[in-house]
Amino acid sequence: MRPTLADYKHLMSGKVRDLYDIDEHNLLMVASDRISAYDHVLETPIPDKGRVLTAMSVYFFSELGIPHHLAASPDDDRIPEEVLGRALIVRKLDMIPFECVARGYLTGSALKEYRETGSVCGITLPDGLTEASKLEDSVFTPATKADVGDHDVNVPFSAVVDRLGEELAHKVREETLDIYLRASSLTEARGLLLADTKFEFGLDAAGNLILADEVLTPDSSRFWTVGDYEPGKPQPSFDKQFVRDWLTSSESGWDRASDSPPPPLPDDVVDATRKRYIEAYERISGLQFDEWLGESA
Ligand SMILES: CCOC(=O)Cn1cc(-c2ncnc(N)c2C#N)cn1
Repeated sequence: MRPTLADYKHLMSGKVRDLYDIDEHNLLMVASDRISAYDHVLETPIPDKGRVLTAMSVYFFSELGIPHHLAASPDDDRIPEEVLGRALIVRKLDMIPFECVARGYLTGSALKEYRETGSVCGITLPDGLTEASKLEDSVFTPATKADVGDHDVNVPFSAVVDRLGEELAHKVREETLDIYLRASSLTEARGLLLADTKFEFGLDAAGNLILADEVLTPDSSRFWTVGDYEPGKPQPSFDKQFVRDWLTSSESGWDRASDSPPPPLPDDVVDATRKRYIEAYERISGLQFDEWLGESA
């Protein structure tokens, strides 16, 4: 008989995920079907989004072959039925207080900083770069974690050194870039560009560096379609473009510049977005989503 979520103490909620306390050594990380766009968590869920993104993390945790925080099988008996397939048991770590971002392409906050300073996180970049420019060498652009609703703040590598010490800071940077390069090669061979991604690490009791959080999901990464890649303009998001386009179309009646919450999504946008998440998982992993745990929404 599986427990229910009510049996576990709720510890914290992010935009789209929730964390519960299982016992002295373990947490339950639950991915919801919530989706955020334009810094708003939308009222309309995307059915199966939580299960797809959980399946993607599990695939990469097993594929990357580096120490990670999964502490049990995705079908462990301690996982409540209601979240089976979109929840993982992870071991408690001493979390490193930085978002460890790797970028192969210039966009988002990095592009903004580049346009203001010619650099990102203290790293001087070549002149003449533009939206979605491919970077000659991928870069480590750490950020301090922001509270829910705020944007992370990019910091120079020296800030990581000051907080973690030289050795651990270099190890975190090396690990971040190594995983990014391996993952981006894998996804590009399957038609998806991994423009950038965010990792979180923690330390176990023995001081080992452990890959934590979710990994290489569309929520922690920007995925673009190889065939559509064209620098010099914003690239369509593989998973969120249908949502973004509808919200900014006249059909939604929403004014992005206002602080009003976005309207509910129409069924066709929800369904098309659900299909994109599943397509991303199946193309990247080579696995069938309908063979993944839990009940389809
Ligand atoms: C609500 C969603 O936010 C998070 O999950 C971020 N977060 C992760 C931890 C964490 N803490 C100890 N051990 C871990 N293995 C982890 C992990 N992953 C804390 N916050």
